[in-house]
Amino acid sequence: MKDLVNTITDKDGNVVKVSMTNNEGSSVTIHTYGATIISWICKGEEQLFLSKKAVLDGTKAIRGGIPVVFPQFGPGALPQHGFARTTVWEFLGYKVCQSGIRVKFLLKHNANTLSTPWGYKFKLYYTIELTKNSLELTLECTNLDDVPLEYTTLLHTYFRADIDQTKVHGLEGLKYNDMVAKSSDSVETGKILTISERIDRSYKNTPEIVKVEVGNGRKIEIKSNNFKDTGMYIYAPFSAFLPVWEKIEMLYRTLLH
Ligand SMILES: O=P(O)(O)OC[C@H]1O[C@@H](O)[C@H](O)[C@@H](O)[C@@H]1O
Repeated sequence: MKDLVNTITDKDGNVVKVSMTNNEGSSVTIHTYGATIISWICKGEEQLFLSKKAVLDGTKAIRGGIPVVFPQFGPGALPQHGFARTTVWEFLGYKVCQSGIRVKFLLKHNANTLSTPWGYKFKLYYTIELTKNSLELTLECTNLDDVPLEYTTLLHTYFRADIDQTKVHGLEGLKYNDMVAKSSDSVETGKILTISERIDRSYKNTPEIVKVEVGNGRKIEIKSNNFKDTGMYIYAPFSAFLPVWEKIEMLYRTLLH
Protein backbone atom coordinates (compact mmCIF):
# COMPACT_ATOMS: atom_id res chain seq x y z
CA MET A 1 0.00 0.00 0.00
CA LYS A 2 1.18 3.48 -0.86
CA ASP A 3 2.49 5.49 2.08
CA LEU A 4 0.18 8.24 3.23
CA VAL A 5 3.01 10.63 3.99
CA ASN A 6 6.37 10.72 2.25
CA THR A 7 9.37 12.92 2.84
CA ILE A 8 12.23 13.82 0.56
CA THR A 9 15.48 14.74 2.26
CA ASP A 10 18.68 16.38 1.06
CA LYS A 11 22.11 14.77 1.32
CA ASP A 12 22.42 15.94 4.94
CA GLY A 13 19.14 14.32 5.93
CA ASN A 14 17.16 17.57 6.14
CA VAL A 15 13.54 17.31 5.06
CA VAL A 16 13.00 19.27 1.86
CA LYS A 17 9.56 18.14 0.77
CA VAL A 18 6.63 16.46 2.47
CA SER A 19 3.76 14.99 0.51
CA MET A 20 0.60 13.26 1.61
CA THR A 21 -1.88 11.30 -0.42
CA ASN A 22 -5.26 10.08 0.73
CA ASN A 23 -7.28 7.06 -0.32
CA GLU A 24 -9.34 9.20 -2.69
CA GLY A 25 -6.17 10.07 -4.63
CA SER A 26 -5.98 13.70 -3.47
CA SER A 27 -2.52 14.84 -2.56
CA VAL A 28 -0.62 17.84 -1.30
CA THR A 29 3.10 18.60 -1.42
CA ILE A 30 4.81 21.07 0.86
CA HIS A 31 8.31 22.47 0.50
CA THR A 32 9.91 23.11 3.87
CA TYR A 33 11.33 26.35 2.43
CA GLY A 34 8.61 28.72 3.55
CA ALA A 35 6.34 25.74 4.34
CA THR A 36 5.11 26.55 0.86
CA ILE A 37 2.42 24.25 -0.48
CA ILE A 38 3.56 23.66 -4.06
CA SER A 39 0.88 21.26 -5.24
CA TRP A 40 -2.64 20.29 -4.31
CA ILE A 41 -4.29 17.68 -6.46
CA CYS A 42 -7.98 17.21 -5.84
CA LYS A 43 -10.43 15.25 -7.99
CA GLY A 44 -7.53 14.36 -10.25
CA GLU A 45 -6.67 17.97 -11.06
CA GLU A 46 -3.96 20.32 -9.91
CA GLN A 47 -5.68 23.20 -8.11
CA LEU A 48 -2.69 25.49 -7.62
CA PHE A 49 -0.59 27.58 -9.92
CA LEU A 50 3.16 27.15 -9.69
CA SER A 51 5.25 29.19 -12.10
CA LYS A 52 7.44 27.21 -14.46
CA LYS A 53 10.12 29.64 -13.39
CA ALA A 54 9.61 29.02 -9.68
CA VAL A 55 12.93 28.56 -7.90
CA LEU A 56 12.85 25.66 -5.44
CA ASP A 57 16.43 25.70 -4.22
CA GLY A 58 15.87 27.97 -1.23
CA THR A 59 17.46 31.06 -2.76
CA LYS A 60 14.25 33.05 -3.22
CA ALA A 61 10.57 32.90 -2.32
CA ILE A 62 8.71 30.24 -4.28
CA ARG A 63 6.53 31.83 -6.96
CA GLY A 64 3.14 30.22 -6.71
CA GLY A 65 1.48 27.53 -4.63
CA ILE A 66 0.63 28.82 -1.16
CA PRO A 67 3.44 30.81 0.42
CA VAL A 68 2.93 31.82 4.05
CA VAL A 69 3.30 35.54 4.50
CA PHE A 70 4.37 36.43 8.05
CA PRO A 71 4.94 38.64 10.03
CA GLN A 72 4.46 41.46 7.54
CA PHE A 73 2.16 41.75 4.57
CA GLY A 74 3.55 43.74 1.65
CA PRO A 75 6.44 46.18 1.89
CA GLY A 76 7.62 47.60 5.22
CA ALA A 77 10.49 47.34 7.68
CA LEU A 78 11.13 43.75 6.60
CA PRO A 79 11.59 42.54 3.04
CA GLN A 80 8.29 42.28 1.12
CA HIS A 81 5.88 39.77 2.77
CA GLY A 82 8.18 39.03 5.71
CA PHE A 83 10.63 36.23 6.39
CA ALA A 84 8.41 33.15 6.85
CA ARG A 85 8.27 32.41 3.14
CA THR A 86 12.06 32.53 2.87
CA THR A 87 12.90 30.49 5.97
CA VAL A 88 13.11 26.72 6.28
CA TRP A 89 10.40 25.42 8.60
CA GLU A 90 10.69 22.36 10.81
CA PHE A 91 8.53 19.37 9.88
CA LEU A 92 7.00 18.13 13.12
CA GLY A 93 5.23 15.03 11.82
CA TYR A 94 1.82 13.82 10.77
CA LYS A 95 -1.39 12.43 12.14
CA VAL A 96 -4.16 10.46 10.51
CA CYS A 97 -7.52 11.71 11.77
CA GLN A 98 -11.09 10.82 10.99
CA SER A 99 -11.42 13.84 8.72
CA GLY A 100 -8.13 13.43 6.86
CA ILE A 101 -4.36 13.47 7.17
CA ARG A 102 -2.60 16.32 8.93
CA VAL A 103 0.98 17.48 8.80
CA LYS A 104 2.43 20.10 11.09
CA PHE A 105 5.27 22.57 10.63
CA LEU A 106 6.96 24.97 13.01
CA LEU A 107 8.71 28.27 12.55
CA LYS A 108 10.45 29.64 15.61
CA HIS A 109 12.51 32.76 16.23
CA ASN A 110 16.22 32.32 15.59
CA ALA A 111 19.31 34.52 15.47
CA ASN A 112 18.32 35.79 12.02
CA THR A 113 14.74 36.72 12.88
CA LEU A 114 15.81 38.26 16.21
CA SER A 115 18.19 40.55 14.35
CA THR A 116 15.42 41.96 12.11
CA PRO A 117 13.26 45.02 12.93
CA TRP A 118 10.60 42.44 13.94
CA GLY A 119 12.80 40.79 16.54
CA TYR A 120 10.19 39.08 18.74
CA LYS A 121 10.37 35.63 20.26
CA PHE A 122 7.59 33.53 18.83
CA LYS A 123 6.42 30.15 17.64
CA LEU A 124 4.28 29.77 14.55
CA TYR A 125 2.62 26.41 13.99
CA TYR A 126 1.15 25.59 10.60
CA THR A 127 -1.19 22.63 10.23
CA ILE A 128 -2.20 21.39 6.81
CA GLU A 129 -5.04 18.92 6.64
CA LEU A 130 -5.92 17.09 3.47
CA THR A 131 -9.46 15.78 3.26
CA LYS A 132 -11.36 14.25 0.37
CA ASN A 133 -12.31 17.54 -1.26
CA SER A 134 -10.58 20.20 0.76
CA LEU A 135 -7.44 21.59 2.19
CA GLU A 136 -7.64 23.06 5.68
CA LEU A 137 -4.86 25.40 6.73
CA THR A 138 -4.38 26.60 10.29
CA LEU A 139 -1.84 29.07 11.60
CA GLU A 140 -1.26 29.42 15.33
CA CYS A 141 1.09 32.09 16.61
CA THR A 142 2.40 32.02 20.18
CA ASN A 143 4.06 35.05 21.68
CA LEU A 144 7.11 33.96 23.69
CA ASP A 145 8.17 37.54 24.32
CA ASP A 146 7.49 39.80 27.30
CA VAL A 147 5.84 42.46 25.18
CA PRO A 148 2.79 42.39 22.92
CA LEU A 149 3.58 41.16 19.47
CA GLU A 150 1.94 42.44 16.31
CA TYR A 151 1.93 40.83 12.94
CA THR A 152 0.06 40.54 9.69
CA THR A 153 -0.17 37.19 8.02
CA LEU A 154 -1.77 35.67 5.01
CA LEU A 155 -1.99 32.48 3.05
CA HIS A 156 -1.03 33.79 -0.32
CA THR A 157 -2.90 31.23 -2.39
CA TYR A 158 -2.28 31.07 -6.12
CA PHE A 159 -5.13 29.11 -7.70
CA ARG A 160 -4.79 27.61 -11.14
CA ALA A 161 -7.43 29.40 -13.12
CA ASP A 162 -8.53 29.94 -16.65
CA ILE A 163 -8.59 33.66 -16.32
CA ASP A 164 -11.07 34.20 -19.18
CA GLN A 165 -13.60 32.03 -17.40
CA THR A 166 -12.89 33.15 -13.86
CA LYS A 167 -15.77 34.60 -11.85
CA VAL A 168 -15.55 35.77 -8.26
CA HIS A 169 -18.79 35.98 -6.31
CA GLY A 170 -19.58 37.89 -3.17
CA LEU A 171 -17.57 41.11 -3.51
CA GLU A 172 -20.37 43.50 -4.41
CA GLY A 173 -20.44 46.57 -2.17
CA LEU A 174 -17.01 45.92 -0.63
CA LYS A 175 -14.32 48.58 -0.45
CA TYR A 176 -10.96 47.82 -2.00
CA ASN A 177 -7.53 49.29 -2.47
CA ASP A 178 -6.38 49.17 -6.07
CA MET A 179 -2.63 48.66 -6.40
CA VAL A 180 -2.75 49.08 -10.19
CA ALA A 181 -4.66 52.38 -10.20
CA LYS A 182 -2.94 53.32 -6.92
CA SER A 183 -6.21 54.34 -5.34
CA SER A 184 -7.90 53.37 -2.12
CA ASP A 185 -11.41 52.76 -0.92
CA SER A 186 -13.01 52.20 -4.31
CA VAL A 187 -16.31 50.33 -4.07
CA GLU A 188 -16.99 47.13 -5.99
CA THR A 189 -20.19 47.57 -7.96
CA GLY A 190 -20.39 44.27 -9.83
CA LYS A 191 -22.20 41.20 -8.49
CA ILE A 192 -19.67 38.95 -10.20
CA LEU A 193 -16.09 39.99 -10.82
CA THR A 194 -14.57 38.85 -14.10
CA ILE A 195 -11.00 39.53 -15.11
CA SER A 196 -9.96 41.04 -18.41
CA GLU A 197 -6.87 42.94 -17.38
CA ARG A 198 -4.24 42.96 -14.70
CA ILE A 199 -5.81 43.27 -11.27
CA ASP A 200 -4.04 43.74 -7.96
CA ARG A 201 -6.55 44.66 -5.29
CA SER A 202 -7.21 44.14 -1.64
CA TYR A 203 -10.87 43.85 -0.71
CA LYS A 204 -11.84 44.67 2.83
CA ASN A 205 -14.18 42.76 5.10
CA THR A 206 -14.86 39.97 2.65
CA PRO A 207 -17.49 37.46 3.73
CA GLU A 208 -16.58 34.24 5.50
CA ILE A 209 -17.23 32.29 2.32
CA VAL A 210 -16.16 33.46 -1.10
CA LYS A 211 -17.00 31.38 -4.14
CA VAL A 212 -14.79 31.41 -7.18
CA GLU A 213 -15.35 29.76 -10.53
CA VAL A 214 -11.96 29.10 -12.03
CA GLY A 215 -12.97 27.67 -15.40
CA ASN A 216 -13.83 24.30 -16.90
CA GLY A 217 -16.55 23.80 -14.31
CA ARG A 218 -14.13 23.97 -11.38
CA LYS A 219 -15.56 25.81 -8.40
CA ILE A 220 -13.64 26.70 -5.29
CA GLU A 221 -15.17 27.73 -2.00
CA ILE A 222 -12.84 29.66 0.26
CA LYS A 223 -13.79 29.74 3.92
CA SER A 224 -11.96 31.68 6.56
CA ASN A 225 -12.41 32.19 10.25
CA ASN A 226 -10.70 33.86 13.16
CA PHE A 227 -8.97 36.41 10.98
CA LYS A 228 -9.80 39.92 12.17
CA ASP A 229 -9.86 41.30 8.66
CA THR A 230 -9.86 39.39 5.49
CA GLY A 231 -8.75 40.54 2.14
CA MET A 232 -9.21 39.34 -1.37
CA TYR A 233 -6.28 39.88 -3.63
CA ILE A 234 -6.82 39.21 -7.24
CA TYR A 235 -3.70 39.44 -9.19
CA ALA A 236 -3.72 38.55 -12.81
CA PRO A 237 -0.55 39.62 -14.49
CA PHE A 238 -0.69 38.88 -18.20
CA SER A 239 2.34 38.52 -20.41
CA ALA A 240 1.59 41.92 -21.92
CA PHE A 241 2.11 43.50 -18.53
CA LEU A 242 4.94 41.38 -17.23
CA PRO A 243 6.85 40.22 -20.28
CA VAL A 244 9.53 38.47 -18.28
CA TRP A 245 7.14 35.84 -17.03
CA GLU A 246 5.56 33.06 -18.99
CA LYS A 247 1.87 33.74 -19.59
CA ILE A 248 0.47 33.49 -16.15
CA GLU A 249 -3.11 32.73 -15.46
CA MET A 250 -3.80 32.71 -11.84
CA LEU A 251 -5.83 34.14 -9.12
CA TYR A 252 -5.03 34.34 -5.54
CA ARG A 253 -6.76 34.94 -2.35
CA THR A 254 -5.12 35.79 0.85
CA LEU A 255 -6.20 36.26 4.38
CA LEU A 256 -4.93 39.22 6.21
CA HIS A 257 -4.80 39.39 9.96
O1 LIG B 1 6.48 39.35 -5.89
P1 LIG B 1 6.05 39.05 -4.49
O2 LIG B 1 6.90 39.72 -3.46
O3 LIG B 1 5.94 37.57 -4.28
O4 LIG B 1 4.59 39.63 -4.33
C1 LIG B 1 3.57 39.17 -5.15
C2 LIG B 1 2.35 40.08 -5.04
O5 LIG B 1 1.93 40.07 -3.70
C3 LIG B 1 0.69 40.75 -3.48
O6 LIG B 1 0.30 40.63 -2.16
C4 LIG B 1 0.79 42.20 -3.89
O7 LIG B 1 -0.49 42.80 -3.80
C5 LIG B 1 1.31 42.28 -5.32
O8 LIG B 1 1.50 43.64 -5.66
C6 LIG B 1 2.60 41.51 -5.45
O9 LIG B 1 3.05 41.59 -6.79
